[in-house]
Amino acid sequence: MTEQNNALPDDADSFNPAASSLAGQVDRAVMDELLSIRSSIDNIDATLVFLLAERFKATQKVGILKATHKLPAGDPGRESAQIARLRRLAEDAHLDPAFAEKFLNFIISEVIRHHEAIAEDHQISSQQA
Ligand SMILES: C=C(O[C@@H]1C=C(C(=O)O)C=C[C@H]1O)C(=O)O
Repeated sequence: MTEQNNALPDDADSFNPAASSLAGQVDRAVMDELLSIRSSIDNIDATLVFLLAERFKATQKVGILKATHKLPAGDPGRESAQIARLRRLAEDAHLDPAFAEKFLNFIISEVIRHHEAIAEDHQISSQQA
C-alpha cells in the first residue's frame, strides 16, 4: 500500500515548490538560492493560513455571541485601538505600518461581513422558532 498524507488537502499535497516560470532560464546556482529562500516563504505562507484559520475560528465565536445578544457586528472603538497597536508593532518590526493597517482592515471587513451573515441567520431562525 502506498503511504498517503491525509492531513493535507490535495492542492497542498501536489504543490511543487520548484514550480517557476524562470526554470531553465537562470543559472543553476542562482536558481538553487532562489528555491532555498522560497522554502522559507512557503513555510511562512502555510503558517499564515493556519493563523488566519485560528483567528476566524475565534471571530466566529464573537459573531455568535454578538448575534445572540443583538450587538452590532462592528466595533469601531476596538478597531481603532487594534490599528494603533499594530502600527506600533509594525514600526518596531520594520514593517510598513500603512501596510499593517491595510491588512488588518481587510481582515476586519471580512469578519464584519461574517458577523452580519451570522446575525441574519440568527434572526431568521429566532423568527421561525
Ligand atoms: C471580532 C470582533 O468583531 C469585529 C472584528 C474585529 C476583528 O476582526 O478584530 C474587531 C472588532 C469588530 O469590528 C470583536 O468585536 O472583537
